[in-house]
Amino acid sequence: MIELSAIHKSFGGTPVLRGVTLSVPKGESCVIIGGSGTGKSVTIKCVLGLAMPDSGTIRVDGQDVTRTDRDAFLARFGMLFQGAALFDSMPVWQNVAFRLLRGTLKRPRREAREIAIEKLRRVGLRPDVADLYPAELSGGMQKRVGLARAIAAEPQIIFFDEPTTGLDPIMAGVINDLIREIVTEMGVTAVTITHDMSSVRAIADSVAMLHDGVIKWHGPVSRLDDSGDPYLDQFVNGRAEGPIEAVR
Ligand SMILES: Nc1ncnc2c1ncn2[C@@H]1O[C@H](COP(=O)(O)OP(=O)(O)OP(=O)(O)O)[C@@H](O)[C@H]1O
Repeated sequence: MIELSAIHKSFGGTPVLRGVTLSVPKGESCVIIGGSGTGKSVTIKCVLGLAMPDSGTIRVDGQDVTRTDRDAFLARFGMLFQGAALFDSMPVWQNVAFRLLRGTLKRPRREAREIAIEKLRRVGLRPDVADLYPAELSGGMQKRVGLARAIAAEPQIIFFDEPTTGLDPIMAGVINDLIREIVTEMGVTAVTITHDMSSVRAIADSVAMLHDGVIKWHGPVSRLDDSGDPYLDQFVNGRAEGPIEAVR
């Protein structure tokens, strides 16, 4: 369970988050949508402790994130970054096993490699991909590797940051389906940031829309098309006209 309560965060006097309150129950997949620069990434960074809120509280399974042991806390998270963010100098298997080769989750090298190969298989990649370098892979394969890395350490919570950016619509669909399957199968709590409405429909149990520094709407994905909320409606339908001002 992730609980954000009245989170405020400003940068250089400019408020970005003005009281974000959001709960994601254990095992639920919540997708955060909202315009560019509305603070979706900042919200996630606050949960991960990469940014400190000015006020408000964030609890994960009842524990205040600012007061827990960081290493033990982060060991419970998996993260798929925008653009996969693989280390070019490392072969694929070491990218996947990154957290299993160092720190609190360290395993013997052979075991870490076996886990990496098993996770690669889970995301549809053959074992011979393990010894290739990221530059030798297509964008879709790199995303799969990023996904394998996110699940390698069996996390309880996974963050997906723009998981389909840069992929063609078919590959985006494949990655969305894979994310949904893995989230369900592992029973993890998932939080995804995306602009891609097809991702929202494929991945979400619940949808939260961030606008003007607050969660304007939060509800089940089944209500997306009849929410009755003019902000959500404009966003979902990609309309230039509506309560959200489009900067031209
Ligand atoms: N470290 C920082 N220092 C100063 N300003 C920041 C910092 N991090 C974020 N911001 C500002 O906070 C605002 C929200 O940024 P954020 O990256 O969270 O937006 P976003 O909703 O994730 O956008 P996008 O969808 O384009 O990725 C932006 O105006 C950004 O410039």
